[in-house]
Amino acid sequence: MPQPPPDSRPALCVDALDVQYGRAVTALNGVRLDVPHGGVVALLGANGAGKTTLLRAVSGTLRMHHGAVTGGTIRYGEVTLDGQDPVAAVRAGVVQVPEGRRVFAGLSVDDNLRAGGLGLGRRAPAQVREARDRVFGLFPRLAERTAQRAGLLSGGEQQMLAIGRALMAAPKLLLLDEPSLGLAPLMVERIAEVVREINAQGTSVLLVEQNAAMALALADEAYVLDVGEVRLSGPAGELARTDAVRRLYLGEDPGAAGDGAATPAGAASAPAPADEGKGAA
Ligand SMILES: Nc1ncnc2c1ncn2[C@@H]1O[C@H](COP(=O)(O)OP(=O)(O)OP(=O)(O)O)[C@@H](O)[C@H]1O
Repeated sequence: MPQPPPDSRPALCVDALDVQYGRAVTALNGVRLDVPHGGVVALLGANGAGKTTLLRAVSGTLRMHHGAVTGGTIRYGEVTLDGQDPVAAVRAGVVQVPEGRRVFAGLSVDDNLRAGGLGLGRRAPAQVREARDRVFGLFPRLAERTAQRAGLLSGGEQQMLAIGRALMAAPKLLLLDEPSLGLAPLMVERIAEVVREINAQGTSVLLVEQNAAMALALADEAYVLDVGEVRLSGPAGELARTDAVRRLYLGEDPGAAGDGAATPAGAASAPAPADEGKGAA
C-alpha cells in the first residue's frame, strides 16, 4: 500500500498537561508531546513515570482509574480530547490498546473483534468487513481461530487480539501500552513488524515501551518521561545515542565507546540517578 503524503502538522497535540489521581498523586506535570500525522512516537520512562497515565488521558479512560486532567490541553486535529470520555476519543479516531492484553477471556476471538467496533454506532457491513480483513491480514493466526475462546490463546496471540480489537475501530491514532511485555523475543519481533505494518497502512502510533531498543528502532520521535515530566525528547535515532538513554534504557556503557552524540535541542537534564536501571530493556 502506498504511503500517504507526509503532513508536518501534528495530529495529536498534548500541551502543558497536568494529571492527578485524587488530591495526593500528581502523575503528570506540564507535559508537552506531539504525534505527527503518519508518525510513530515512542514514550519511554521508568516504572511509575506516568506513561500509562498519558495514554489514559488521551484515550479518555483516566476517569475509570479515578484520575483527572487538572491543567493543559489535549487536541487531536480539531477535536479537544481533555475531559472527554473514551467514546469521544474513539469517534475522533484515537484508540488505546491497554497494557496486559486485556481480552474478554470467556468470549471467542470473533466476539472480541466485534466488541472493538462498539461505540461507533451502526457501521456499514462493508466497513466492518474491511476492518476485519485488515486484522486478519495482519494476524493470520487469528483468522484460523475465530471460534476459539480468547482465554485459551497464547500470550502473544492475546496481544495480537488486543491490537486487532483496537483496529476494528479503524483508528487514525493507535495508543499502544507495552505491547512487548512478557513476550518471547520472536513474538516481540513479530509485534514490532506489525506496528511497522500498521503505520505503513497510514495509522499513527504512540508507543509506550519498557523495551527501549525496540521502541527507538520503530519510532521517528521519542520522549523520555521522568516522574511525570518530559526529560528528553527528539528524533528517536538521536535520543538512542545520548548517554542518558544508552545508560538508563538501553543497558549500555557509553563511557566505553566514547559517546559523541549531542543531547537533542530543548532537552532537559538526564533522569535522576535514583531511576537508574529501572527502565532498562
Ligand atoms: N489509579 C491510580 N490511583 C492512584 N495513583 C495512580 C493510579 N494509577 C497510577 N498511579 C500513580 O501515578 C504515577 C504514574 O503511574 P503510571 O502507571 O502512569 O506510570 P507508568 O510510567 O506507566 O509505569 P509502569 O511502567 O510501571 O506501567 C505513579 O506514581 C502511580 O503510582
